[in-house]
Amino acid sequence: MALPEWDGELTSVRYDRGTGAWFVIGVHSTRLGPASGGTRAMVYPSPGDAVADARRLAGAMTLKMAVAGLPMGGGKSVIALPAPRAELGEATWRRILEIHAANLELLGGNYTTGPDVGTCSADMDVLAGLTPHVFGRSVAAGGPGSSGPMTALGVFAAIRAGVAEAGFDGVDGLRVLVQGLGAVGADVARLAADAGAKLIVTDVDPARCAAVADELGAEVVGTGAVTTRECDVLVPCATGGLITAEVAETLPIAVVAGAANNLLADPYAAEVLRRRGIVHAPDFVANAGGAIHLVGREVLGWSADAVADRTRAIGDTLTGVFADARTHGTTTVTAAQDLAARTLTGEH
Ligand SMILES: NC(=O)c1ccc[n+]([C@@H]2O[C@H](COP(=O)([O-])OP(=O)(O)OC[C@H]3O[C@@H](n4cnc5c(N)ncnc54)[C@H](O)[C@@H]3O)[C@@H](O)[C@H]2O)c1
Repeated sequence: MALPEWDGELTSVRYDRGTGAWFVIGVHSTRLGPASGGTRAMVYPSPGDAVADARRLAGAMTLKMAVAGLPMGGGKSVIALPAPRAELGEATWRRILEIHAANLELLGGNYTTGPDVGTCSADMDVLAGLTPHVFGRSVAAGGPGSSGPMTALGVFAAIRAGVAEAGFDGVDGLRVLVQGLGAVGADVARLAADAGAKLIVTDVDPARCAAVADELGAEVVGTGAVTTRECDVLVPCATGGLITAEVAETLPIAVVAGAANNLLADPYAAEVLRRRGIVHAPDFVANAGGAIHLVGREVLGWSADAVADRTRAIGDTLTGVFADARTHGTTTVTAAQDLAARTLTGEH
């Protein structure tokens, strides 16, 4: 596998013949503290794609931790599965977690993992029985539980900040389209509905979509409508890569703020959004609530209230990022990266 250059510190790659899985850990930076970032388990087109994803996501974790003011570095694990998890037997999945735990042990605490797409608190409970380098165990196992609700709270703070930057009075009466109604998106939808938004929802899982729509009185649209449906706020809470530069040229929205990591498929999309006057909350700022939850509870000993306060402060951080971007005529991504860089170099 030919690997391109990377500005991170370490990539570990292991293949296990028995399970057919590839295990990748990217440690992007330990400048602010031990690296941390979740474990993503899914099928990838090739092992090279898994390495690229782990590295990209690890880099985003460095930015996320720095902007959130957490004393942690950025890392990420990717397990490239031989088949979708639902098709793997319990014994194979258990073996995969055992190998992942052994890899975590080898890094000796320079990297701690948590849940991400394809893994959950119950998996962290299993890992925690094998290695201490794990965040996000279930409440039943003595951990802080799912980071979804705090990520949602932070995304909602980002929506409020974005709406204010766009010149609206508040969320009340705005058309808010939530894409992906999982652990994060469903809670964001609830917060938006409580604030009086006219809610529009979509999910590839029709049953999940119908349940949230019934609960909140939301309009349902097809998944393909997400980039063409006119609305005030687009809230991507599914997978990344939704907004290419081409899509950004025609998005009929005023604000985009969501949880999905790597929302922009193409860095130039940020410039298109800026030029079109669309307020864009960078994903690594907006979705930091989960990291604040896990690091706050498990490393810093914060109370649940302190975690919620710090998560709501994502809105203030974004207000500063929007102001910096306006002042310097840059994209909000550049403004947020500059904020992270100042933290990483100790200027902040
Ligand atoms: N959970 C967290 O604390 C957290 C923290 C930071 C970032 N994120 C990111 O936020 C996103 C959502 O996370 P989550 O924990 O809610 O995941 P989840 O798996 O619980 O939910 C994702 C939802 O999106 C739906 N979906 C997938 N593809 C879709 C598509 N093309 N169109 C519409 N719906 C689609 C799925 O059916 C599912 O309901 C992910 O990108 C994740 O990486 C999550």
